[in-house]
Amino acid sequence: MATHEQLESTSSRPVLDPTVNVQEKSSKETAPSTALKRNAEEANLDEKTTIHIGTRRSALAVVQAEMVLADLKKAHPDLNYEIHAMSTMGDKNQTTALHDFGAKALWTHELEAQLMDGTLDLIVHCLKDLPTQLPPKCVIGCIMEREDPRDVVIMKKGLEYKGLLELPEGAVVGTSSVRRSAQIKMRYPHLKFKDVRGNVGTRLSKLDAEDGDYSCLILAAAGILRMDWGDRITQYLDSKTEGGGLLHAVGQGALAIEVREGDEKTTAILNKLANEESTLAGTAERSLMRTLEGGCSVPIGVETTWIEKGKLLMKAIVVSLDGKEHVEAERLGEVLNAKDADEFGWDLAHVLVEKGATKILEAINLNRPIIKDGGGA
Ligand SMILES: NCc1[nH]cc(CCC(=O)O)c1CC(=O)O
Repeated sequence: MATHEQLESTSSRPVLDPTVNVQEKSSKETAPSTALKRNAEEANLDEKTTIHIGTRRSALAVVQAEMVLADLKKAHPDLNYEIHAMSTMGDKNQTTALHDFGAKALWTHELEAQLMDGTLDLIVHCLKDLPTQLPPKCVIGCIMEREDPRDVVIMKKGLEYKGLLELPEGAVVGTSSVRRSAQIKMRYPHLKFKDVRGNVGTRLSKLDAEDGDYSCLILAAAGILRMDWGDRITQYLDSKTEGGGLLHAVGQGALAIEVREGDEKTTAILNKLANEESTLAGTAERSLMRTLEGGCSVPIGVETTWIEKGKLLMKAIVVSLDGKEHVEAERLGEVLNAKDADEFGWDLAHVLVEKGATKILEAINLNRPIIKDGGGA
């Protein structure tokens, strides 16, 4: 559980030091009560209700929380909002390779503890970073409209190349995602891969460093676009781009908001932010991943396209870490509600299993003695 010193408020209106804020609230209580109850009591006060928005502290995470705040303000101008940006264990541990790191919950559990004790009302996440199984009493309150879900190439400043096809033998691609490296190895066995850690800004400075090792980075378009760095994108990597052929991570590009199970007040407030197509596609992708028991650091790629309203096309791939083996499948079908989406993902996962996905996934998990799942990448 985090200390209050780890909380930082970046609200757009003047806010008290959150430490003081929290203590003030507690001192108002007459009888000992849980923070959850305190929250419910506050909702009935005359003064404006404040919605406490939790986020990790990276620049991208804070930008995302600010986007959510702006949307909430539009939907409910009568409420107050505060952003609490918090360092998480995942942010602090920059040295352990992501796939050795273990449960993705590491990225979020301090925030979830604060959600549980009522300090926070909601947490803004990238859907991609959310484990398929959330901790008890935590649920996804809404999935928002998806930003571009594709992966992209960002070439080092000063290099004349734009895409992977042009890179010479031995050029170093910076990525910490085995999903990305394994899929690129399939097509480009002559390229080299090197881990690159830190938030998106740090990664870009490592790329551009004069004495740096990397020729390019592979990142999600969504993060780059939200940071307003879209002019750095030199190639989009989706199944349709020539020389691309990379399927993105489950949930990539969509923001998800985590709330307490049964918190009807916050869930209702989030209603207007939900996007149906993103929700159904995200649900189908997560169902596929859950069925295959893959984490974010297992090389499972997906691509979902709405062919027409209610008709979803989903491609999926499972690749061995060295890129030498893979199974691919796709499915086209009607997805009108969450149940359809769940079944759709489950069905496609089973097609992959029939084609041999289990063998690839087991080999990966056997080589990873610590924990199967991985951190965000
Ligand atoms: N933890 C890394 C992470 N989590 C989500 C995104 C991209 C933004 C998104 O998918 O919404 C990124 C950065 C990246 O992969 O380039």
